[in-house]
Amino acid sequence: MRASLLQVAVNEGESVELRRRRVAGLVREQAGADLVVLPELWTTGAFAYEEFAREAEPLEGPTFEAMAEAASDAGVWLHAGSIPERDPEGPLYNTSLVLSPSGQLAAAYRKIHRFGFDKGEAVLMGAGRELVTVRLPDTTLGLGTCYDLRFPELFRGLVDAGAETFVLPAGWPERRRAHWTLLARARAVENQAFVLACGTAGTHAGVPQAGHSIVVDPWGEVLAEAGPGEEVLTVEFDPARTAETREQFPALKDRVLGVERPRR
Ligand SMILES: NC(=O)CCC(=O)C(=O)O
Repeated sequence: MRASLLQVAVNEGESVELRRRRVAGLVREQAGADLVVLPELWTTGAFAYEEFAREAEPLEGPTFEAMAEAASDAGVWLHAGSIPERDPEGPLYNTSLVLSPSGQLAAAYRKIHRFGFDKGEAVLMGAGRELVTVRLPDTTLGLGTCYDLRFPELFRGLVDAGAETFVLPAGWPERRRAHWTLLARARAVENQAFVLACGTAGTHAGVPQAGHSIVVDPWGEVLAEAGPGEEVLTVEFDPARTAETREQFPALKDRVLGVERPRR
């Protein structure tokens, strides 16, 4: 499979509408890839809290429309990163969208763990409740978003639901870059799964972003890693390696806690 992670720069000088058009152009340039991945809240920036309500949109709003057209023009599966979703009957959510190569909405995932402790996203957005997997022709994706990376039980739950490749859009700050790389590798090793983690570049709301989008294989090896600036990180990987690794080194079968019937 060929995956392209679009590490978009989110800077305040660019309007949301311009960025949407620019990113749609970048997605179109990825024709030939199997999967394209965008970061978390790339329309507003993950730390631009005062923009969330102003730029919130319905699930199938302007970002969905622009990305659906771009995905179908390029003929790619598109993880369109996340948007501030306006639910007419509830709070805002930080919601990721996955689109098929014909531009249909294949899945939506509302971020479960909200960042900010008692401010920011943690108070401005509602918490998702459902684990989401998506079947692609060659692998099953398990979805997480940014801060979710710190909660291993989410990824174990996704493995139990059939995930073989985790896709994680993020707006991770430079200040905690060491955690980003370490946790991406940890989630890959402990679950014997690919991790495709796509962050943002630039600085918004005074928070410099880490960039350094990363692709890790089920053995924990880093297959590709971006630099700090805007970049398209392209990687070829064999999704069959997840099943092979789980068979050759069957640690997941030795789970005792959190499984209905422990093996030993
Ligand atoms: N947008 C986020 O979820 C930020 C997470 C973060 O900064 C961290 O976990 O550290």
